[in-house]
Amino acid sequence: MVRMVSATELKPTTYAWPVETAGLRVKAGRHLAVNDLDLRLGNGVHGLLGPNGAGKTTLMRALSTVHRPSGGQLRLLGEEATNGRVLRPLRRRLGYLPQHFGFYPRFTVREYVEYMAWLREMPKTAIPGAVQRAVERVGLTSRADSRLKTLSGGMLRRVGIAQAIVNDPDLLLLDEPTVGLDPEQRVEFRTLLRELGADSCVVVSTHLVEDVVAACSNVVLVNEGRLVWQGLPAELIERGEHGGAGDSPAERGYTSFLTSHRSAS
Ligand SMILES: Nc1ncnc2c1ncn2[C@@H]1O[C@H](COP(=O)(O)OP(=O)(O)OP(=O)(O)O)[C@@H](O)[C@H]1O
Repeated sequence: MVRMVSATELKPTTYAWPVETAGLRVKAGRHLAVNDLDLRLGNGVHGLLGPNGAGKTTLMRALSTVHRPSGGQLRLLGEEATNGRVLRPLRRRLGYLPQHFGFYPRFTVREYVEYMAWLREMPKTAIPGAVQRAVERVGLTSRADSRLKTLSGGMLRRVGIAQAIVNDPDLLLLDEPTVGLDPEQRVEFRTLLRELGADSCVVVSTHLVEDVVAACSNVVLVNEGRLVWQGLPAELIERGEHGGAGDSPAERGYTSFLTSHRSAS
């Protein structure tokens, strides 16, 4: 069988890593929430794990260019993201689902996703088709003309995912995307993640170690703003077979890496 090649795969890239940070520092208020972080992420789905307050949301905000780093290097899609002149074209190639996203409750699903496509400066003629596809991909076709104020929390989260993917971003950042999704939707979402990661760089911040194992090609574990460990889900599971607290090998691997990191620092 001949495999279909996407436009993204044919597009020449001049960078090795869609996300590259060196000594990155990002403040949240006065607190240095990301502290001297060195990270390289290629295409694929990266699960960003860490305890409460580890700096995941702050890092996602910096990667989305919403929050300016206070030091270090941040290269996104081959561009120096601290350079204000590249931000506008760079943002057209990003998709971002914030932990809490604001919306106008009287918008319908379609109107909201269209509005976000317009903000990302998508060509006008491409918007209706792209919106339809994004809404279909998150399983909301039958609610496309419902007002946002009438949707459940899980449905709203799916609207958030639809707006993040509407422009087929080269770098997609999803902060806690599975919060509120029912088990069936979570399984479907994992399939969508794997599809999206085939030809783009997807970073998913989550507390659900099982989601990471099921849908991610790479795990990034952070604590107190620093990188604790980066590797394959299979390596996390392997680590959990030798100790750590938790209900599954992956959870035990997670706690084992964190415990070792804390005792070493
Ligand atoms: N506006 C702020 N002012 C001061 N400190 C802040 C602010 N926002 C976040 N912090 C602190 O920065 C650290 C990192 O917060 P962040 O929200 O990035 O963590 P997180 O890993 O996303 O946590 P969670 O898993 O609970 O969402 C925490 O210690 C938090 O208390």
